[in-house]
Amino acid sequence: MEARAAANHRIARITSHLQPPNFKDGGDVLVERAECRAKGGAPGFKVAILGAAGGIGQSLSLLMKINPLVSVLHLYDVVNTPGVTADVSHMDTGAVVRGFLGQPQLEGALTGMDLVIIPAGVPRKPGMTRDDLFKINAGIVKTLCEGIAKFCPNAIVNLISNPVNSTVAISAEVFKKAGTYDPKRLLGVTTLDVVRANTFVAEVLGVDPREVDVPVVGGHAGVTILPLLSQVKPPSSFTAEEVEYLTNRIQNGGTEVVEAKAGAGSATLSMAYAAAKFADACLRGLKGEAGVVECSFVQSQVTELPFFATKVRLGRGGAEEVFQLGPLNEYERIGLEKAKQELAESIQKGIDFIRK
Ligand SMILES: NC(=O)C1=CN([C@@H]2O[C@H](COP(=O)(O)OP(=O)(O)OC[C@H]3O[C@@H](n4cnc5c(N)ncnc54)[C@H](O)[C@@H]3O)[C@@H](O)[C@H]2O)C=CC1
Ligand SMILES: O=C([O-])CC(=O)C(=O)O
Repeated sequence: MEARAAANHRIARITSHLQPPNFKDGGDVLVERAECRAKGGAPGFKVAILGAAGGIGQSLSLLMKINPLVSVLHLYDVVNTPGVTADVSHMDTGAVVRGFLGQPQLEGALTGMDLVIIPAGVPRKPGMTRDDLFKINAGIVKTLCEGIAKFCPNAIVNLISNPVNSTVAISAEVFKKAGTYDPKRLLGVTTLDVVRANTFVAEVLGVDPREVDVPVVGGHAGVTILPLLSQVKPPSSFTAEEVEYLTNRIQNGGTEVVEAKAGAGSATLSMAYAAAKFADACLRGLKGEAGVVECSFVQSQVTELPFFATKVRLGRGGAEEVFQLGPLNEYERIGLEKAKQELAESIQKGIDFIRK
């Protein structure tokens, strides 16, 4: 009772100054309460979103705020986090939300986090490839990962910023340099490719997309996105025309959205959904749930490349098991060779950015 009175006193003091509570020590009171709740009830994880005020970041903040596995949600960006934080923090769900603005507040945003999700960086406009974003996004990802290495080296990292085929390699190099690299904890987010594949395949089959599971392997750009239609669940067969149509549509799903948005950015809503789905899987793994399997772009020995997306089993340590490709048909074997060629260059570009 006394603790509650003290907490209320502090909140009253802060609100009387009309300060957003999450930017002052009132946030600490709320976080303490969340931690108490977490101790007494369901376990809660601490999650940070870097780039939280962006197109993906805002919707993702909303979706993580309604995830019952999250007890504390840190929203970091270089602009506009006070508004996004005030807005999201009014939702009557369990997670306590705190906002952090700009580089000087990166330490506060990251300290103590279990999971860090990174959608920071510029999106494509029509006519651009994901690789065209490298120039700007490589530096952003480098800076943020240097912060992670310093302030929450044991956190699981979900990397969304494009080009994912290069930014994952950049992050790995930053962590290696800092001596904190654990390949199991660095995961490139390719869930949107799977989400799209499930949707498009379900349309062709005339079934509910929730009943469909399409493994998508390789990477996250053009021909490096390789849907394995021969392994679709439930087992299904496709005509050669259907395979061609589905493969092209899945590989170009991002471009389809970029063109439809006509200069206003790339996929944000479906991406936030995909990122929330993947983050939830990571949190369920962290909690110790068995059999959590998702596709992700991770350090891998499945091919000769250092990173590759396949199904991985998520556990307390992150990507605890990286699954093999399984049997491929001729069409997929040809696709795999093309994917590997482009991937090799993108990965090397990321490595060189840090080493050179
Ligand atoms: N992995 C995937 O499947 C997908 C990846 N993306 C990528 O996600 C990224 C973000 O996309 P959107 O949210 O649409 O872009 P956006 O421009 O709407 O938002 C990006 C946010 O990042 C912030 N930001 C910039 N520099 C930062 C820094 N140093 N620290 C923290 N935040 C910083 C910006 O202020 C902005 O709020 C892009 O690189 C995009 O290509 C987009 C869709 C799918
Ligand atoms: O296409 C883009 O630039 C954004 C992205 O990665 C996607 O939607 O898959």
